[in-house]
Amino acid sequence: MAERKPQRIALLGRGAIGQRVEAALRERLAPDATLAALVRPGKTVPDDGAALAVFSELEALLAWRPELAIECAGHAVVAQAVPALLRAGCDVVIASVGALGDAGVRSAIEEAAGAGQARPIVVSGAIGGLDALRAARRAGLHSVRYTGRKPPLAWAGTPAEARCMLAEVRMPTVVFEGHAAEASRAYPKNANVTAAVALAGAGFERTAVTLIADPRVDANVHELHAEGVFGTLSLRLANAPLPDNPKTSWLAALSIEAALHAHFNPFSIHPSDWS
Ligand SMILES: NC(=O)C1=CN([C@@H]2O[C@H](COP(=O)(O)OP(=O)(O)OC[C@H]3O[C@@H](n4cnc5c(N)ncnc54)[C@H](OP(=O)(O)O)[C@@H]3O)[C@@H](O)[C@H]2O)C=CC1
Ligand SMILES: O=C([O-])CC(=O)C(=O)O
Repeated sequence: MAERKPQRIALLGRGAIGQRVEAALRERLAPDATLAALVRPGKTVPDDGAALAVFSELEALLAWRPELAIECAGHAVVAQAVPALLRAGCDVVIASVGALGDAGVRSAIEEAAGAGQARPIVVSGAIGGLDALRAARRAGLHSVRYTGRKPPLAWAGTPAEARCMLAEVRMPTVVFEGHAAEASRAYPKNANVTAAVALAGAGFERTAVTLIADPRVDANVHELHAEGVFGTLSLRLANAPLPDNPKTSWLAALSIEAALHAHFNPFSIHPSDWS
């Protein structure tokens, strides 16, 4: 089966994840594509010698006619830019999955995807096991519980700061207890995985979430436990953080790469995938 490589690819956000994905596109995934980035108005992008069309207005990006966009900017960009891109026929990879905790955003994306005949591609991000959860839910899930642990300073700039002095945390400290709808809203840069679990499994209100500032871990630890008619599932990931952003797991960037590879090569099995 032939590869389906788009020629114009836009990055929505060029932070820790965006820069990794950009490098992967240039080096491996789509070296012949022309790339663009949507940045905040007024933001200057250093000229690092790489050919990159830079837009600060969505309308200008739409006029560039991207065929594929990769969102790695945050919840506001999912709400504001993704529906317009889909409506224009552009497939969009979504990393900030927590934005889909808002039913209004979900239905705007669904409606725009139908109107533009384009695909929203929701990545698994920093979590795994979603294929099993998706299958298991068909026979009924009794409970789904997610527990996330990160080193205390990875919770900086979040409501966790109101629960404890992060720099002085010496014992594992619960900073959030609730369900995935609340978690993904309150922790938009740390709890996108709860939305991915909710979408694959029991839904936002029936996915129990505990978030912990844990000085005993030096990784972003994600634990998932589900029980249902199918049996039980237990999964634990200890993810290395991205050097440029300790809140974000390396695996989140890699999951975008994997989603892009699958998008470009829907049915092929490359020997290079086996190693
Ligand atoms: N699904 C998952 O498992 C995970 C998902 N994520 C999601 O991915 C997002 C990106 O993560 P990461 O790269 O580590 O974060 P960074 O903070 O390193 O990068 C985010 C980038 O997006 C840019 N940005 C923010 N708002 C806008 C906007 N309105 N228009 C254009 N650009 C914008 C920022 O620009 P500026 O620097 O100017 O603010 C920054 O360059 C996170 O916010 C989170 O929502 C992250 C980790 C895991
Ligand atoms: O990258 C991670 O470990 C998880 C994360 O930040 C998120 O889900 O938003």
